[in-house]
Amino acid sequence: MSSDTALRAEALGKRFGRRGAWALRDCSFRLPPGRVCAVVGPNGAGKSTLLALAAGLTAPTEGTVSVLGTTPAAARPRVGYVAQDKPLYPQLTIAETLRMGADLNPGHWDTAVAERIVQGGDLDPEARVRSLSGGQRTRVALALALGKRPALLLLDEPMADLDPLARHELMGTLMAEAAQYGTTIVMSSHVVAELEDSCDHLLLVGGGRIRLAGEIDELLAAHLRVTGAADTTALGGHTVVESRVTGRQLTALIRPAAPLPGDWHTSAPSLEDLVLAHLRNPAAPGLTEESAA
Ligand SMILES: Nc1ncnc2c1ncn2[C@@H]1O[C@H](COP(=O)(O)OP(=O)(O)OP(=O)(O)O)[C@@H](O)[C@H]1O
Repeated sequence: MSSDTALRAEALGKRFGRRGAWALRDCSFRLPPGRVCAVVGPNGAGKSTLLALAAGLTAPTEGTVSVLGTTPAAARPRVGYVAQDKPLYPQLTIAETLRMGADLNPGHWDTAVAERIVQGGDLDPEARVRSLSGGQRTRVALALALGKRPALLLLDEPMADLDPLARHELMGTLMAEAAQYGTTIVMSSHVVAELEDSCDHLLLVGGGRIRLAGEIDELLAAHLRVTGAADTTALGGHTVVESRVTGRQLTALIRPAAPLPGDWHTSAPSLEDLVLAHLRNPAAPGLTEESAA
């Protein structure tokens, strides 16, 4: 089934246990296909829960999530998922693991891409998974997920235990896949600076809710870093994400409602700047397609 949406959540919520706290609540967004989407947020924000819901590994408590225009279960053959703990069969060798990938994905298994990823790490195909380091295991998990040639890749902190060279190489492989095959990639990470060059879409999750959602260019264009004379009334009418007064100077990150007077010094925030400002200020109003509508 073709779809103009790779991932859509509507009022999606997940609570573990009948009396447990909400891991994710009231979460609504739409991700167009072909995007490379960063999912960022503090520890315990709900990122892994969101990815597991999209992968169909856990069921929503409320609301819906649709994947490639259908249910997560129906979309599974076209989805590659790498969980945070990279579960693999420890007793299998790397070669056996890849053969299993081929067997489980008849007709759409790309041996070349899977083997290339493994060879990139200089791994012995006869090595058993249990003998691999964390980063080497990540490489095998990515080889399995990419070998499937999925339309949607869900990656939960895929780079966390890779060395800088491996990160660079595998990020390049992911970007090349996205560019060549139009693969949609949804990737959680804590290293925001690393995402700036590779991702074009952002989901910022905080306290189980979506705080920012949209194209990174548009989110950045909606915000301004401003500096001016410290006057608490000066930013009235604008949405202030964070502000700080040093001596007689006020520095703030705002979403301007109108052009600012010329005595303000303004600059465009970086992605890291934007994300950190929202993380430092959990009560600041978010910006999503819904809130903008
Ligand atoms: N299986 C579970 N049972 C009970 N609570 C859970 C379970 N999985 C997650 N949670 C809770 O749900 C909330 C969100 O967790 P989640 O793992 O989605 O966060 P995260 O954003 O991925 O965090 P991190 O950056 O630390 O990986 C947390 O409060 C966590 O304790």
